[in-house]
Amino acid sequence: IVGSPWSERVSGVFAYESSKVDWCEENYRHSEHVVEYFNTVSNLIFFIISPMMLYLLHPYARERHQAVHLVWLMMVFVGVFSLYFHMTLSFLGQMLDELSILWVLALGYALWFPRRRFPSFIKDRSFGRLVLIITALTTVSSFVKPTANAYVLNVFGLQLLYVLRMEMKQYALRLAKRMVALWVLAITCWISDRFGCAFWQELNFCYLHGIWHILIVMAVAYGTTLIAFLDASYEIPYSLPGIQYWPCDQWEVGLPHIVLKGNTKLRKEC
Ligand SMILES: CCCCCCCC/C=C\CCCCCCCC(=O)N[C@@H](CO)[C@H](O)/C=C/CCCCCCCCCCCCC
Ligand SMILES: [Ca+2]
Ligand SMILES: [Zn+2]
Repeated sequence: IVGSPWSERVSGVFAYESSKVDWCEENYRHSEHVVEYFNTVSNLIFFIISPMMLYLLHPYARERHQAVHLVWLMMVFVGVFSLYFHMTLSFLGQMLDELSILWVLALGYALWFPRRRFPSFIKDRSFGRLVLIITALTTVSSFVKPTANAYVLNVFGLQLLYVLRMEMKQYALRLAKRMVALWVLAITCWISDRFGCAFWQELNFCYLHGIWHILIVMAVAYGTTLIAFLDASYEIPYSLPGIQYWPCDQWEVGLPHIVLKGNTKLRKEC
């Protein structure tokens, strides 16, 4: 088998720069082992924000269901795969990075898509199954034209913002505005890096994709808190959910989280 076309193809997917995707940052500028240094290092944000969000969403997850924690646990894997992708620019790294994003989005839909918006023929359980089937089919088709995957994911992201828009409530406006602002900044960086590279190279500033990593993780932190808050307001209104910011509520930037001011399982047990 060693040396056969099959083994060559398998080792090919691990090979440095075997992906057809290459971001604007100059390759091997800072290290001979790391293809895109800043794009790789910027993924550390996943390992800072994910444990913080796991901690901050814990009161809501305990009251609603522990599966909520899977979202930020999976975000750690997205961070690992994204780091591996930018370090190697390998085809395997690209697919792991993109497919892990797809499965986090699917998990988010399965957990939080509002039940009252289900079409009448769909029950709770069959919605989860439908999301699973669509995600599995999308996973298989992602190998057909891998360069298109990132665009498809951004379309799914847009659809997610549309769902949030439909569910929006006046009293969550501050959080929603901040989330949209972060997403707009993030997607502007992603598009500029993709299509405006020559311009940024002129300016000797090729770090926009790394900045996208930081901004999109913050947008997801705001987005998950917002959807969890709207969900809590409908499903567990007795817990009187509210939004606060860590470390200080008055600060313009901070990590949002839900506080439950009313009756909760824990208090009922006492
Ligand atoms: C009602 C449903 C609620 C669902 C909540 C789901 C929460 C998770 C959402 C998204 C995870 C995004 C993680 C982004 C990781 C970025 C890694 C990366 O940079 N990959 C690139 C290659 O290096 C790749 O080109 C990027 C592709 C595009 C990814 C598009 C993701 C869409 C994110 C939309 C987020 C909107 C904010 C609202 C979140 C609730
Ligand atoms: Ca590059
Ligand atoms: Zn990336």
